Amino acid sequence: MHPAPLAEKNEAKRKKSKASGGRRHRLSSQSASPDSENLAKHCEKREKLKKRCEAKDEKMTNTNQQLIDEDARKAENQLEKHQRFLRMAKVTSLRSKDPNTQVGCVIVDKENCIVSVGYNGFPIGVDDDVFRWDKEDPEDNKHLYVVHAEMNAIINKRCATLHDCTVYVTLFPCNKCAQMLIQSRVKKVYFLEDRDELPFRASKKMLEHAKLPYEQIVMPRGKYVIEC
Ligand SMILES: Nc1ccn([C@H]2C[C@H](O)[C@@H](COP(=O)(O)O)O2)c(=O)n1
Repeated sequence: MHPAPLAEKNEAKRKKSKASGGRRHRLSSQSASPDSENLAKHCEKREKLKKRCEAKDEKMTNTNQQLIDEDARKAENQLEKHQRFLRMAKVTSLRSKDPNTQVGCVIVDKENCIVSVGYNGFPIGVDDDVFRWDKEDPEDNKHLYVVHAEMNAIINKRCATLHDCTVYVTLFPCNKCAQMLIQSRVKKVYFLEDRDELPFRASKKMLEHAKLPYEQIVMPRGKYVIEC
């Protein structure tokens, strides 16, 4: 057999390439078939859904952030309120004649109205000139006579009951005051200073057992000192 002349070979190649091109064309026209249209629609739908989800996510994040901000603002307002009443308790304490420790107490009702105040002092008619603010002589110790700030506040109340009231006191209540506060059914005790002594430890034990919550409040720097 003679080898095919070049022109024939080229013609054969062209036909082959045309044939394969035709197949390719057929294939590509097949990809524009209903299947590929469905695929395109599906992709479009998915893209839309993705965008909707992203928008929803963003909205959720914004709402969450708003809720967090709102909570933080509420907590800040509450703290400011506690600090304001404790400042009042501090001012009240300045009336005490105890040269060593002045304690002040303010009691507020559910509407945040002050219903009573008290500070540590000897009972009415118990003369400071006769009874001294001393601790040296065990027979004449001030602790035998003094009425605590909380006790005075409970006694001085200008309402029928202290149920659900809130107590603000500059020093943590001792065991005796804790007894009275529990019996008065107050809701919560906020205080400034604490002491690690037996009457105060016993008080904590009792308050916790009676489920009367207490919380120490820290005053903002520079605002706690009251110039008089
Ligand atoms: N929660 C409290 C604790 C103490 N007091 C009074 C009682 C005394 O007058 C004074 C403490 O005297 P110190 O032992 O520091 O010489 O504070 C009170 O009213 N309420």
